[in-house]
Amino acid sequence: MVDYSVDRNLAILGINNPPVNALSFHVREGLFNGIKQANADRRVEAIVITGKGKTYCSGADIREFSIPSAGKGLVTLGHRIEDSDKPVISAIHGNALGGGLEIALFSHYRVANKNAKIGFPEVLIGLLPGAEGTIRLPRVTGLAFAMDAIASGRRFDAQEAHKHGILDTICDGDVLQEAKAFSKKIIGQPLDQRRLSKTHVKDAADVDIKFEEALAQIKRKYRGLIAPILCLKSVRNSAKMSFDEAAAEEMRLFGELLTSSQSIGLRYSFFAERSAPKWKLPCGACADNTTPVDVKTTGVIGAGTMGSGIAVCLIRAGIPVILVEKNQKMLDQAIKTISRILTGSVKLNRMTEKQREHSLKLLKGASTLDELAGVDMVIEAVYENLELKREIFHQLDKICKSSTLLCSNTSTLDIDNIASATQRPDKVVGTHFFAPAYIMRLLENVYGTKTSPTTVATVMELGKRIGKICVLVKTCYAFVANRTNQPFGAEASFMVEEGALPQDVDTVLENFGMPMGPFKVSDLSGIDVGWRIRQEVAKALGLKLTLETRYRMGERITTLADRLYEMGRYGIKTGKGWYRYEPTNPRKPIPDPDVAKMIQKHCMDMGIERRNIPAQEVIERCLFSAINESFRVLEQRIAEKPEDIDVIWQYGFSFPRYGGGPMFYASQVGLKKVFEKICIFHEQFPYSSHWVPSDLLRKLASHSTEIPMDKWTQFISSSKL
Ligand SMILES: CC(C)(COP(=O)(O)OP(=O)(O)OC[C@H]1O[C@@H](n2cnc3c(N)ncnc32)[C@H](O)[C@@H]1OP(=O)(O)O)[C@@H](O)C(=O)NCCC(=O)NCCSC(=O)/C=C/CCCCCCCCCCCCC(=O)O
Repeated sequence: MVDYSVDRNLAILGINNPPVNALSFHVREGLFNGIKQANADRRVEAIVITGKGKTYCSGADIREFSIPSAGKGLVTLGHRIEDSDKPVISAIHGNALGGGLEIALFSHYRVANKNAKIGFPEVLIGLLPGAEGTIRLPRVTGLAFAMDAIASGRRFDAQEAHKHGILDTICDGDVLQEAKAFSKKIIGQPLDQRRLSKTHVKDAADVDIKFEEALAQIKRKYRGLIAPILCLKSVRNSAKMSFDEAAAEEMRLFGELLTSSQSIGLRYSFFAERSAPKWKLPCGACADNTTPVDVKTTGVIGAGTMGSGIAVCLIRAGIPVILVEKNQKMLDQAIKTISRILTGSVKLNRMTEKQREHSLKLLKGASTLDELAGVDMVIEAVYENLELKREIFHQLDKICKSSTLLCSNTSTLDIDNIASATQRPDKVVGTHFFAPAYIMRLLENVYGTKTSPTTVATVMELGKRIGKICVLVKTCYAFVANRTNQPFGAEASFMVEEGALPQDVDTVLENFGMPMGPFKVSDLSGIDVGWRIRQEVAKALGLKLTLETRYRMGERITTLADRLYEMGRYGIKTGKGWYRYEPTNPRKPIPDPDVAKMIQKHCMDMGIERRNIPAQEVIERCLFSAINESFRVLEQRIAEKPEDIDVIWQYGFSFPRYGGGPMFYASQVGLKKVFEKICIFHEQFPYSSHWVPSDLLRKLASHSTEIPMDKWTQFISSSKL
């Protein structure tokens, strides 16, 4: 784990723990012994700590934080490094993150390659740099930089680190060679002034002002998160207490965070996000054994909001797009919109003007599908209508070269049905983008019965290229995202019908951690959009819709949203929806007594007696209904693993990252309790099929001990596989 070698008068300690050289127990032990050995070796005059392979060290091994002795030994190791009689130089390339940066700060000198990335990302997993990072960094950089870097967790480059005194020198080439050259200058120099524990924070005098300023900013930016606040407090301590007192307090705060539910959730999310792209198909094909096709050119069909957004994602990543729209006015408008979106990115420093110009050159408008004959991939993004999509795929099959992949940006429709309109069902796949497509990170890729592994690998790879978090799911009505979200929204509306007001439900869910409650989201996305979808579905089923009903096809429904539509309240776009909006501040939702009156009249007309709905009920009915549906999705193998569902909720519906997602939440509440509550709701609301308890959940809940999440799918009955 740590390779020890001697090169003339230098001991080289090479951390060798791929892929990221995390500071596992064995690495800590190896470094400790290496420092001891080098100090005892009479040939050695200085010690270099370096990383083997692509990186120096990316910090503590996050998985070890779930083991009781988490992190033990890192501070002891650090003190051994700092106390070394022989100078220790950290030679940094790749990343020096978290505990890795702390090892560098325990060292007496730091040299780095110019491409190195430095930072304390602990806050992103709900922790603070607990091996004296919050006490040492301010001694090097001053308080303002340390507060910002530690509380934001941002990674910064070698130039910035050098400017703030973290690095003694930066080089162009091999950092080990640079460290060897550097050692010649420092061997024999006194070490005490290089030991940070012997120094002071230089700008300690105005620590309280800096703390208050940073705190106000943090509270605005990271609402509800504890770790950024404790990071700041610990940096403040570095200026107000002796080194040892501040370090002891840092250790206490670290311990508090380590066991906090937020950090446990964030650590889960770190690994869940990395597990999602590791897709697997029932036939055994998976990310590791399937090679994607190289996509050089693409076509997008439909220049509406989704089509334009998808085109932005592609051209921004350097992939040429032919945007097909038969309505010339719409096409011109879309090209203007795309150009405006890219200008916005330049203003936000997300791209340069030159990159914007280059991206726009990759976009070509066209009015017929014939123009797509030679592209490698087509993404159809017309409105949600099965017959229309089938017709387009039928035509594309005839027009496009035989290798072209045909993707549908559908949010609900069966991929098998769309694929059956072609002679190449193996090359048909769903690519469900979320609106606005150029902002939302989630891409829900959907495979059908005949979609080939190569097609799956290609859309997963393309998603990564355009910066998306990709999750693969199997086709079914509404897939995973909308299918598991539907009961959540339905229960929110039912509770408004039973006694709550939209703002009550939104507030509870926002306090839970959702950035926006479902009624605010509905106003933002447009009440007319949902209305149109309901009309389409009714038409397809041959149903006549009426406002005066509570049931449709044996299922409980509510017509409250349709009533708003009838009142011309389409949401933000009309200044009125579930809330009202002032022209002076058109984004700020204001509770509207007219809506309350409409709800009350609706209830009176329908004979519904309104009651007080407690906050706990709001959370349980919204989340447990989504959880129940998620277990069904898992049981039917629509999603491969619970983490996939959670990633979908985080990136598709902004579920708080520290909450993990509905499946993780269920694991924290306890499956027995969740199941029992679902059974109670099922009895209470027999006409909502989303309360029929999932078999998988029933099975898991019947165990005397909690089954860990990574074992859940083992309980799917073999007949369902
Ligand atoms: C930027 C990255 C490093 C790399 O990104 P990329 O190249 O895209 O690769 P990834 O896909 O992200 O990762 C590749 C695989 O590596 C896994 N991985 C990555 N980082 C880690 C990690 N830190 N730990 C474990 N595993 C990791 C990742 O899951 C992938 O594996 P797989 O494909 O999923 O199988 C990027 O990965 C990244 O950003 N990583 C996270 C970096 C990070 O957050 N670092 C900080 C970690 S926390 C830390 O360092 C804390 C230090 C303080 C500890 C304080 C302890 C004090 C205890 C006091 C109590 C006891 C006192 C006793 C006294 C005494 O004796 O000491």
